[in-house]
Amino acid sequence: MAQLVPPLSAYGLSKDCGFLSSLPVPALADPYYAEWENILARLQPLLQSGGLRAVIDDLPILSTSQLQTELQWRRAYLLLVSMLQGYVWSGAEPSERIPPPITIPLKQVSEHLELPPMATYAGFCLWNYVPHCQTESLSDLSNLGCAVTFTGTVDEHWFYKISMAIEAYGAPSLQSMLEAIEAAHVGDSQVVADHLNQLAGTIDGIIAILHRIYESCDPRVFYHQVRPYLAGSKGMENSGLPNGVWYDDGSSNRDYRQYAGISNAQSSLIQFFDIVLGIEHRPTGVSSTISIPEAKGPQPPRHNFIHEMRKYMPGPHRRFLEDVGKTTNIRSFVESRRSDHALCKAYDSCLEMLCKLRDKHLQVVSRYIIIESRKSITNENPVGNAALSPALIDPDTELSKDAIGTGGTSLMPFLKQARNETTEPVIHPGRRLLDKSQKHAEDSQIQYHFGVGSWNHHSITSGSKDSDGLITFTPRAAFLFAVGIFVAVSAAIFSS
Ligand code: HEM
Repeated sequence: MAQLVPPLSAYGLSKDCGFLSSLPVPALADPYYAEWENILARLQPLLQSGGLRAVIDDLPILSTSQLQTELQWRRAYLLLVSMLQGYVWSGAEPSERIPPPITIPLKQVSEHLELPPMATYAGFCLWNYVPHCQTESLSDLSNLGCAVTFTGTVDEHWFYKISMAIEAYGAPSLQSMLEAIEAAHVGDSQVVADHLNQLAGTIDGIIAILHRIYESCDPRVFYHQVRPYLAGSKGMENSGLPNGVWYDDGSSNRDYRQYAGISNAQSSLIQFFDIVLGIEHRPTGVSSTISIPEAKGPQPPRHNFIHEMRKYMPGPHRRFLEDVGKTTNIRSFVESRRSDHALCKAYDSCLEMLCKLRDKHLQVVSRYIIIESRKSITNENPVGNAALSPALIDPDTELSKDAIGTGGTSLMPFLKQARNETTEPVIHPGRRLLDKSQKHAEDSQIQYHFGVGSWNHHSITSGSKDSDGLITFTPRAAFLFAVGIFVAVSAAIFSS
């Protein structure tokens, strides 16, 4: 039987590494590129001393003609976008102009890789890993290092390493789910169920890796030191880039562009899970009950931020997702066999796990962004970096504006909607999945984070020390806690 989706290798993917580069990306050995490599080797001191812009301004405009292998193109991309981010965001004021020694070669490199001329998840996660031991697993965090970081902090290394390990851990699911599509095509329920059960287990493992973010990435370091360098040029009016950035190519033409910053939403792996399972994401605020009238001719696209992020994936990865989207039949296959208990349970388990992953991610965002941004607004953590004006809740324009205006309530609805959409296709609701009231209760918990630190009131009724080290209270627990305090204070007053 002919394969429905071309082999992984046709998209530059591999069974073991998935979307990660199948080989680590080494430094450019050609002495012609020594000046680029030298800057990268000194990136952190140059950023700290404020000397980076002057060094880049003095660079010659290098040609890309010496780049031969894909690994070399990737390294050149990582070098150039690291310089770009450092150039724009070092100093008290961002630079809206990016000089020709970056823009001219970057245009060619990004065209070759079919990426925007901007830093992306591909550069900093997929192509930035350095294994300590080539033969050990890349999903083992202790085996990973990063070629490039802006701050050199353990926290920044850990942040990228978590994503790298997730990509490696999820890699085998690509081939496995392509086989599931083939099996569904020939009506083999048992094989489809087996692959779905494997996928549910894989996503469970990914949740465990995501949870490890707290081990070595301090939210304050992430928010105040690392995140500014991940910023984009879109929606950055309040951070000093009203028009975006000007890609100065030496001509008289002022070429302003706006791009989103580096985001894990650019991970093809998580989008692959959505696509293969038939999960659909709508623009934020659009509910599943709003029906689009039967239109003659092509329907208007119903894209949202998640779809938008595909533009920030390398061309072959984007095409892989498109091709999987055209051929995946898993959802319809399961829907047509509602009485096949094992199959439906396996499918529903995948949705449940993906929903749990998004729940866990919501907690991470709450801890690393929402809480830290609130502290900044109340001046608990004064900020000195241009990219950290309070407008920068999120690299994406609309999210950032709304998020700051309402204390983070726009960013969270986007992520919560993505989470809720995950379980919409569930075959047997209520059998194993979280029901709506549970989700609502969990959402309330996310809002009841009381802060970071050494509290250890683990015994407080139904308040729990969250996995992220925060004390979380349900409204009921908060009420009981307040009553408890009142009683204790009253007793103390009366006894004295
Ligand atoms: C400190 C760690 C993290 C923070 C602060 C964070 C923050 C965010 C934010 C703010 C968004 C909204 C879109 C945007 O980027 O503007 C987002 C989206 C997203 N993030 Fe993360 N993220 C973190 C780690 C991760 C990791 C490790 C993964 C990999 C599983 C991940 C996967 C995603 C995905 C897939 C989306 C798109 C929304 C969705 O599909 O549900 N994030 N993240």
